[in-house]
Amino acid sequence: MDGYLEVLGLLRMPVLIIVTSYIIAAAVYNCWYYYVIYSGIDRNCKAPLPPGGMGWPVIGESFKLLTQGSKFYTEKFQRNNCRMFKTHLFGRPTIRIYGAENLHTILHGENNIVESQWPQSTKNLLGNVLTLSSGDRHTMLRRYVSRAFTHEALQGYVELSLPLIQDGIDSWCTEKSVLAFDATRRLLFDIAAVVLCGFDHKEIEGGEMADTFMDFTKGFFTLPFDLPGTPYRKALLAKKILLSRLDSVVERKMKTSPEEDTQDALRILMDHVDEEAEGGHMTTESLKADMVDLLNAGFNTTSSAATTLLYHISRNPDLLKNIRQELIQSGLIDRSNGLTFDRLVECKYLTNVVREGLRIAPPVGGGFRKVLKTFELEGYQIPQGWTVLYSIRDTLSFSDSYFDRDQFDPDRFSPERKEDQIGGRYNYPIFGGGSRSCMGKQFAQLILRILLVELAERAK
Ligand code: HEM
Repeated sequence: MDGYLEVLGLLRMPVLIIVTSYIIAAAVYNCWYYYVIYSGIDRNCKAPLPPGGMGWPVIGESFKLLTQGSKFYTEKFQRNNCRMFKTHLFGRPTIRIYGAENLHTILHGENNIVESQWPQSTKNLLGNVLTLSSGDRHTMLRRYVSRAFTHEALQGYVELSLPLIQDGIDSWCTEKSVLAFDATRRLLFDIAAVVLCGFDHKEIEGGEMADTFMDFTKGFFTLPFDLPGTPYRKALLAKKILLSRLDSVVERKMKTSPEEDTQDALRILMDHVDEEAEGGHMTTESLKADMVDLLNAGFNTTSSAATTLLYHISRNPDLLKNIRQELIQSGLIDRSNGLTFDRLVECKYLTNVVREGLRIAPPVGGGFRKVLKTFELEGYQIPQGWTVLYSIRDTLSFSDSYFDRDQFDPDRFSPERKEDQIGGRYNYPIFGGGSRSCMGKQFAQLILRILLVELAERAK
């Protein structure tokens, strides 16, 4: 009997430890939860916060997101059965939102209810560039950079990018097999470097510049501690190299008259660096930083879209056959009538293939905003100071207007179906919207169209 009681006593010890730990953990969790919620909630607003748990103290649900990826978001939306949920990510209380009308509110609320938000590491690496600027400077930079994306500029970019795309695809054709992801990345980097930043093809040969650029972008979402061996330190070094290479390009261009130079984005913008006209904000130094910004905004996104298109073309040869048919009908198949921006835009089927590629795997999943003042959305409170994460990916994947949405079907954009237009403009929010809408959307689609035309030409 004594032995039995002793065993019971021994057993009680771990149970006691477990129960006490559980009570302490629950108390810490509740303190943290109520601290985050009640220090953040706006008491002047009667609406409740959106549904959703906040995860563990301090780390919130960041670890879950990192291990589960996009499944984390999908499951949270489904569990809460609502077009928004609250969570705690990377040290910040966050509300993730989808749905065409909700995106309209966020995207058109810039500088009023929200402003764009970036991690400190990205700010340090990119500097005070267009994407990261706000207010008057942002408006000024958009006006300035838009000169690189006029109709005339885009027409010039057809001539600059065409030989690169032709050479790129020709070299793929000589290989036994090609890894689409690597091949498109390399090709799209070369196009962005030549057409946007004015590099000579020889200056980027060998892929060294592309590797440097990749090191640069790997530092964007890291802790900004300049310590040996960290991606952030590598990114800082890569930035130095990129800027010094751009220095050489600018120097070369300064010695060349505008008429004799290639009409790339850097040349176009250099011709407009008029310090007086831009209120003294625009200098060659800031122009170089903005070129790196454009390279960053344009390269990864477009190469991701190109890889998606290659994947679907390889699975469905009819896509290229149909594009070829359209090119024959419009007299573009041997480029005897010249490939121009306007003629490419007129090819509706081609355009719809590009649009469908962007829909099925949107290259930009969404954007971060900081809430400037509390507002209500669908009856829920979005409190000042919190982060809003607007989701392009979920808006597309939960939208009811896309029939058989996992199928690659360019005809969903045909005049008879117009699925993208059902439910409003932000039912197809691929390029964002409002005052922060994508500046390179025409350019990106132009490059993707040319890529498809060149592939269709060879698919005899
Ligand atoms: C398929 C390719 C592309 C996609 C899907 C895409 C998508 C987007 C999206 C969704 C935004 C808004 C982000 C936000 O709201 O925070 C954006 C902004 C931007 N994009 Fe793109 N983009 C693409 C290609 C390009 C290219 C090729 C360039 C330039 C050459 C470019 C330049 C920019 C710039 C400068 C901004 C920031 C605008 C601002 O903050 O005012 N993008 N892009």
